[in-house]
Amino acid sequence: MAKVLKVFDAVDGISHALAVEVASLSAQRIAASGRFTVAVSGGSLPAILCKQLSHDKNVDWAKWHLFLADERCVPNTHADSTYALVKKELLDHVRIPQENVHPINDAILVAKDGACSESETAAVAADYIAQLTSVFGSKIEFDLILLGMGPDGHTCSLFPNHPLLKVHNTSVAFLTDSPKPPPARITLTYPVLNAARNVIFVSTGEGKAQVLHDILIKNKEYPAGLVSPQTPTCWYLDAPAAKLLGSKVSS
Ligand SMILES: O=C(O)[C@H](O)[C@@H](O)[C@H](O)[C@H](O)COP(=O)(O)O
Repeated sequence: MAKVLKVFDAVDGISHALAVEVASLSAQRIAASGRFTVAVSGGSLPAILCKQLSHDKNVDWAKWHLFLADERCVPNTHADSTYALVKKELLDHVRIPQENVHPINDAILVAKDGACSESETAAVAADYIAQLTSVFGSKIEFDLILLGMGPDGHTCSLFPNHPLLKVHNTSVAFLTDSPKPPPARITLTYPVLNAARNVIFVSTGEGKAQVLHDILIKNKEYPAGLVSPQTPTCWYLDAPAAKLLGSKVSS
């Protein structure tokens, strides 16, 4: 599947263009289906995504259904929690009904410091599958999944050479050996990522330049490059991340 590249001078340019694109997709899908289903991952993405978008009063936030593309198995108020990050950057500023927002069920966690056992992590994943099913039924098809990528080419919590790359029989998988801390996490799997209507990656900084070159120019196999949704994957990059791609900067 083709990939669309959008390169910006600076991260603020990404925030602006991304807000326009997400608002437009939201309006289209709400007109077509009455709702907008979105999954976001953590890292630098929530701040870049929400800087402009969280001020958009024309978005019909009440129709949004928000999930996490992956999550660290820590309490939802923990400093490492992706939900806490998304709350700070988006949920504290816009009115998405609470029942439409889907953090992990952190009541399952016995350890509150990220030292989560395999059985607790598995139970968090099973609960998240139930949350997805309650919104989608048996066919999980997100309108939009927003992803970041690590310098090793991982996306969500799908890491290079990890057995989860081959998991196709469940929508949400768990791991307790994440190379990026904390070790216990849940993640959407490829069947869900690839069933999405739209996937947008946001990748910034020079540290991502080499892996972006390997994925986008050399077609080398990395977890992020294996995402292949219904429409071409769109990559929002800043100039340092795109420096080995020879791409033009968007205006
Ligand atoms: O738990 C996490 O950290 C993620 O969800 C992860 O997949 C992240 O999106 C990438 O590592 C990119 O992170 P950066 O954008 O911060 O480099």
